[in-house]
Amino acid sequence: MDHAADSRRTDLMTITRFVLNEQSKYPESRGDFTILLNHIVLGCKFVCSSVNKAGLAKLLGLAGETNVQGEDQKKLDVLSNEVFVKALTSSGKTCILVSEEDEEATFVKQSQCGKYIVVFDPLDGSSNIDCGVSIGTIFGIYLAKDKDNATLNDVLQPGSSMVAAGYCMYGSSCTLVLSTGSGVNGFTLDPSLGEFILTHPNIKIPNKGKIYSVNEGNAKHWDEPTTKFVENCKFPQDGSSPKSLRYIGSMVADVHRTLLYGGIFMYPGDKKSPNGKLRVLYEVFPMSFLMEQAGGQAFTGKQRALDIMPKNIHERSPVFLGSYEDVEQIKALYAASNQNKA
Ligand SMILES: O=P(O)(O)OC[C@H]1O[C@](O)(COP(=O)(O)O)[C@@H](O)[C@@H]1O
Ligand SMILES: [Mg+2]
Ligand SMILES: [Mg+2]
Repeated sequence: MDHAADSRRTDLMTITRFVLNEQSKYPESRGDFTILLNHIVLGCKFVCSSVNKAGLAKLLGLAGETNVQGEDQKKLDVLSNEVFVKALTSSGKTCILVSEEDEEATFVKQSQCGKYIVVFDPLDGSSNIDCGVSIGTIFGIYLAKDKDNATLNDVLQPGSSMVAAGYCMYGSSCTLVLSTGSGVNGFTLDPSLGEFILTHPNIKIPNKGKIYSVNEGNAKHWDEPTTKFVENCKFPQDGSSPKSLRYIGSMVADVHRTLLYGGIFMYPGDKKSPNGKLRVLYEVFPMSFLMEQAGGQAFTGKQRALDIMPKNIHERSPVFLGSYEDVEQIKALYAASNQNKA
């Protein structure tokens, strides 16, 4: 055993220690958020282990049901949902849960009820499960005004009201990215310790990037600003180098790359689906929260993404998010197109 390397490891910043340090900045805090986060981390570890052995444990393929969006549920979608619902209710710190996989919000029974509301996509990128490509879990956290009388109105709030957001990516390593509203930090699961270790402190997205990420198979339905933007990525008007295209088809993985390397990820609205595909509460909001916290932007084509006032829990919205300068460009194209229409 390399004892020198081992002793260096004793100073590793685990996610629990990190959150406890954050908590100590708020003397009135009673550790509820730390407990909630520990349960989310437990859920992520469980799903990570299931994803790793999915082919061996017969967890690939369809579960035989469709979810509220009319999509076929994969076995891992169902399992991950069960894991997170159990982990979150048993934390004793949640009052309402909203999951992509459940038509209705879950109201936690009084005896287990706490002050946090968690919105989540238990398994994002389902179409990539069976071929072993990176997938993930996305979550956002709100605080209820009065936990004993929390209603859907506490959930149907703009993303800017979230107190924390994050995702866990089950990829070549298992990476958890978290923001509690003061920057963004990334933690990698060390399988030998079973702990998430701070590996990406204070993530800042580059101001401008060299990558654009979009499902170009939808191009024939796009509106003019999206079409012009992508055209300019390939044939830049200012003589700069064209951008590279990267599209995995798992929002978690596409956003993670965008956060670290810069550039833009988009799922626009189009003539076929004016609201795009991604869900406001548990896809658009958490990722937009992280982007802004990292110094980037998130825009819907009409407004700042975090300012959307959702009317129902499974609502969808177009989204363009990433490096500040890249999102500025798409905003300018929408502004010009609106001016031409006026
Ligand atoms: O296949 P498309 O239309 O490009 O959509 C890809 C998008 O759909 C999603 O897979 C939807 O998420 P779910 O798998 O949670 O339904 C996103 O992760 C991804 O960005
Ligand atoms: Mg998803
Ligand atoms: Mg999903």
